[in-house]
Amino acid sequence: IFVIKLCDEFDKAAQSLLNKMIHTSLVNTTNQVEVLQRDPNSPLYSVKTFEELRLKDKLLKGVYDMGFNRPSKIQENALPMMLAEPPQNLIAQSQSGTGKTAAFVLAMLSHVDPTNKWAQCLCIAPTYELALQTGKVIEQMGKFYPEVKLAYAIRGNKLDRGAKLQEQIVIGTPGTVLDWCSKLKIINPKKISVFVLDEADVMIATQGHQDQSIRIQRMLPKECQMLLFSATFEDSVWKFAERVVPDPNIIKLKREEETLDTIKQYYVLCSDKEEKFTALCNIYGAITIAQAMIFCHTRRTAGWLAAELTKEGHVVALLSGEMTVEQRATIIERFREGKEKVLVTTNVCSRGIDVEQVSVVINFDLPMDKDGNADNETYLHRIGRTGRFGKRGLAVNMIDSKHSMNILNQIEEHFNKKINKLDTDDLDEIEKISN
Ligand SMILES: Nc1ncnc2c1ncn2[C@@H]1O[C@H](COP(=O)(O)OP(=O)(O)OP(=O)(O)O)[C@@H](O)[C@H]1O
Repeated sequence: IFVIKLCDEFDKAAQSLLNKMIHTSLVNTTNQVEVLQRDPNSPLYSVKTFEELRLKDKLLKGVYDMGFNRPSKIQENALPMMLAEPPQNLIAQSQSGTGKTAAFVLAMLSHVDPTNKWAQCLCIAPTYELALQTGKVIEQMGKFYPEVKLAYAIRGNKLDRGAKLQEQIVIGTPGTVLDWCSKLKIINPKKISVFVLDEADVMIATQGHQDQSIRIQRMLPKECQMLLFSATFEDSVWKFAERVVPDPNIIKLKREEETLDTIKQYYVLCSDKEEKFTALCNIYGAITIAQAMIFCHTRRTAGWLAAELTKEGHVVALLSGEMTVEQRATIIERFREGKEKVLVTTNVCSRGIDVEQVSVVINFDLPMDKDGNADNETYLHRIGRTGRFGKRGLAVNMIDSKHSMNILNQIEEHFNKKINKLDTDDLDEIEKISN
């Protein structure tokens, strides 16, 4: 169980970093934000432009220089709340790519008094890499405000005990930040006026981070503004949020629902992986496929399949488990740009990646959980479309055993949708499915 947990921890942080790297623009959503105000009688402010926020010119310049024209959905409400006087606490939840980081970075930069040479804003992130990534956004947005300095409280950045930090903003991981605040006394926590806890869901998935975060929070003055952000909101995240953010305002943006309504689903009967490969080639021979994503259960199958497809003359990208997050981000980026037409991947590598642009999804192996049952959620995420943006799509499931047929039946039952059989030896029949 411990090993599995470690994998999950790694996965969550890596996934989060990957999402940050591949989201170079805002994620589309038509859902409305939900706002729960601490004081329901106070007027609800929201802004449609950055000007309305009366930011310092240097900051507004930084915002526009990043190519932002107007606040994102979540920023419309979160920014006025975070910039209000007196400061208000906030818990905000929305999926990756909706503008949370940009929002709290702007809030931190606005709060700083650059004439004071001590730490005033403290932001903690779950991993070294995530801290660096957020640091980059701070540097970028503060580009025209050079008086404000940033320090990284991350491993490897060694400072002497008692050395006083001059930088006004500190971004770091919980362990190092805690050391700097308590043991080493490099930061005086009593002088912190904004505290940001980013990626709370990833944070609590890592052993020890939750306690460290709480210990840091307890050293801060009561009037310090506390802000917490998370992509998901299970009960455990919520409990944690309530412990570290007193009297919060709450902003939530629901994820766009995925449906199978616009997807044509088929299955193909085969006897082994070679036959599955032949079926795949037949499909490719019969219809024009702009871009396809192919899912395999193991790294080995994925590697084998990618090699076989390459032999057939396809330009294939392979996402594989031993790759670094940077390598994965590069591959996804290239695929999105259309440089490769086929992406072969295992589930682990591709969790959370949007495939909106892909018209064909092949389940070379069906998604299943650790007990060998159908993993419906993953199936939906591989194939499903968010109704209002998604184009029509085609999904083909490869069946090569009683077990995989069983999984297919479970999936049919779960979604209450029939998955039709496709004979891949019949060219005419394949052609029909593409119309
Ligand atoms: N108002 C805006 N207008 C245009 N682009 C924006 C705006 N706010 C943020 N972005 C861009 O959208 C992308 C996602 O934003 P951001 O990183 O802040 O989202 P996030 O919710 O924090 O997601 P993640 O946790 O994955 O970083 C970034 O590339 C960011 O530069």
